[in-house]
Amino acid sequence: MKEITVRSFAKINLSLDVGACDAQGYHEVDMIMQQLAFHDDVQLRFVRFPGGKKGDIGISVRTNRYYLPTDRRNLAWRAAELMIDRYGSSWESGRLEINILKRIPVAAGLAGGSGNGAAVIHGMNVMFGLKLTLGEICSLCEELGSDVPFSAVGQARGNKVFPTAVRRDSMAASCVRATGRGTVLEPLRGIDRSIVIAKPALSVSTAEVYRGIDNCDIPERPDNRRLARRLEENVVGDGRVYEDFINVLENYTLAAYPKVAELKERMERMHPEKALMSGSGPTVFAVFRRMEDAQKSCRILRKQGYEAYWTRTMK
Ligand SMILES: C[C@](O)(CO)[C@H](O)COP(=O)(O)OP(=O)(O)OC[C@H]1O[C@@H](n2ccc(N)nc2=O)[C@H](O)[C@@H]1O
Ligand SMILES: Nc1ncnc2c1ncn2[C@@H]1O[C@H](COP(=O)(O)OP(=O)(O)OP(=O)(O)O)[C@@H](O)[C@H]1O
Repeated sequence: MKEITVRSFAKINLSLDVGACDAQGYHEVDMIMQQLAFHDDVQLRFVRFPGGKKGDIGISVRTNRYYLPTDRRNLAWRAAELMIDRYGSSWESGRLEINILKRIPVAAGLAGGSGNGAAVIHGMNVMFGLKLTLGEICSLCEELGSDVPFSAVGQARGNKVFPTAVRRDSMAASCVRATGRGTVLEPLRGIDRSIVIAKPALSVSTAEVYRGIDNCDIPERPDNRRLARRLEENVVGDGRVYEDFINVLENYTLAAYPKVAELKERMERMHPEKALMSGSGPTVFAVFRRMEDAQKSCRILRKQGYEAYWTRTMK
């Protein structure tokens, strides 16, 4: 029996701009993504079936969230299936057991499911001695979803159990500028701050938001080139970076879901350096210089009925 546990981190979007939609229904994006320390734990165990047929591998998924699917609809399952199809024909027969301890809210704009998919690919790379490079891991992740490659490069920074070559790869990064469908990644330095994430009790479909944004006015867009430069030059201290903390998807989600707009206003009143919706929502994050302020805001938001967490950005 082999076993590994992978940390599967949440992300926030420090900026997000959307362009045209391609023939497959995917929009061109230009965004800066930042990994948080807040994470799920994805445990993988391989139980051998002695005497079974080579390449005959079963998959099982368990989670601590009763409402999450544990079959093919779970991204962790699909990641395992992809790896078995691609590399498993010579493996001994057995069952891959995936046990996900979820902390990251589901369908929240935090790439929780995407991270679990990336974690399974990373974990199987280690368990089965595949010696894949981080670039190869990202190509596999791209087949699973737009946010999955970023989750993979972020996890490479935060998992000591991974091979040194993966952890030290030049693509390993907790912050990136992502273009194309969100899968062309350029590593950046990122911010070093305390963060509160909070969501109202509703889920938002990413596909719905991308469909809706085509008919929205977009009064303001981030200058991602300037933001990337400012992050690299580490000018976070003077606050200028926040000029480009703009998520154009707010133009759809805040109008379609007034509870998200209300949450953002409440968080802005707590005097963070910045408050912004993450991804397609409904999670809103607030950036604080001091952890005590983040914790205090988090307590207030919980009292107001929101699901809220305090955490840090990852270096
Ligand atoms: C909103 C973000 O979370 C920002 O980081 C991502 O762009 C979404 O990434 P994701 O959840 O991994 O998205 P996917 O699972 O690849 O796609 C879900 C759906 O969102 C839409 N989609 C996604 C990515 C993209 N660049 N353009 C799109 O229009 C497509 O309709 C797609 O069918
Ligand atoms: N392992 C998983 N964890 C969470 N959700 C999953 C998982 N596998 C599949 N899903 C499904 O994926 C959908 C989106 O969940 P997820 O938490 O990834 O959303 P998200 O945080 O909005 O992601 P993104 O920011 O990448 O759009 C949900 O409807 C959920 O049922």
